[in-house]
Amino acid sequence: MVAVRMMSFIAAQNLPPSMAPDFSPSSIKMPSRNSDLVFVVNPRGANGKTGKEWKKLLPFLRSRLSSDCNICESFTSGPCHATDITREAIREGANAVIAVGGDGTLHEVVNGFFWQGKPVSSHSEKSAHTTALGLIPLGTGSDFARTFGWKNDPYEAIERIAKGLRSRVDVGVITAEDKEPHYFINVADIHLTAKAGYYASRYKTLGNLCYVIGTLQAFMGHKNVDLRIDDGDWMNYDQVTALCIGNAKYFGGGMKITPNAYPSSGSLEVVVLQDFRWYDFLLKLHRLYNGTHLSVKNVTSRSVHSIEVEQIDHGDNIHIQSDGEHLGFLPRKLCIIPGAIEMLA
Ligand SMILES: Nc1ncnc2c1ncn2[C@@H]1O[C@H](COP(=O)(O)OP(=O)(O)OP(=O)(O)O)[C@@H](O)[C@H]1O
Repeated sequence: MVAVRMMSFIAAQNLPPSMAPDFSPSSIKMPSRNSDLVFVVNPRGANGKTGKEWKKLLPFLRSRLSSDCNICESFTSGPCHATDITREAIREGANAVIAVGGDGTLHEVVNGFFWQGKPVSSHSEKSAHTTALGLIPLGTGSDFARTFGWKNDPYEAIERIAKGLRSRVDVGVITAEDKEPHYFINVADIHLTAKAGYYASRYKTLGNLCYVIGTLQAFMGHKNVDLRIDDGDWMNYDQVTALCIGNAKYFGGGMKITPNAYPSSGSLEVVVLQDFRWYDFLLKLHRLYNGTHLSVKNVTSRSVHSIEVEQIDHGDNIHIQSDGEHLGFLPRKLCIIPGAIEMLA
């Protein structure tokens, strides 16, 4: 943890614009008051656009928020750094940790709210508040924000933060034997779409088109598989193309994959796509985007509190991803934790 302490925070308050940070992680000051807002910025988000937008935004953010709060900005140096920064900020008693970037950054920040299967809390026993989660959506897909109707508009996001209204949101947890629990706030998915997310990350320069191209690439050499799924009773599902478990509605740059999910509903929506080929995906793409695919043949949906998934045929490894982060292979159990986090919403 000492290493994290050393490199996590840059306190932006009182710095003249000429001393604006250069995105290299360094340490000036740790958050120290209940009113600290810690902005976790991924400078590489949206192919580097997040870093540029953030620089432009900072003077407005300071003028809008710094009379009431201490603004701390912290730049991520690579994958998973946002999780470490968040844990440290919560332990130091920050009022809110705000993810600045896309769904990958948000996902890492959400995982920082937990440690070894439990919520992280402040070191100070006197601390009367819980740390809230905030979001300035500035990624490629920024899919979680779409569920709330939020756009990639950072000024709108700053107004939400300035209002300081908190609502409880649910978080999904993924467990597997001998593995640390892993959390998701948006959508976890299995098999084809999990591979698609991996390929899409190679084409982020193309914006949201990366997800369509990633999906078509994932279909190359893809085999649908038989799965055993327990969402109350164990049942066999033949020829599963993808299994998507939504706490929120969108993934893949605006595909409304789990249209009935909502992050404060207390449940997850499970959508199973069976026996899809690449041409089905293209022909039904418009229905995936507008969320009307649930009435398509071979698509089923249900609301669950937990679900367990096992592979029947062990020929192929079946990939699973959590908000776009690859998590290895099945079997896995996914559950909802109702109201796990307070969000500035
Ligand atoms: N300094 C960094 N250099 C390279 N990669 C980073 C850095 N900091 C974070 N990352 C990684 O970048 C990944 C993608 O970032 P992010 O989600 O913010 O943007 P995006 O992929 O463009 O947006 P979206 O996920 O909404 O499509 C994160 O999962 C994170 O692991």
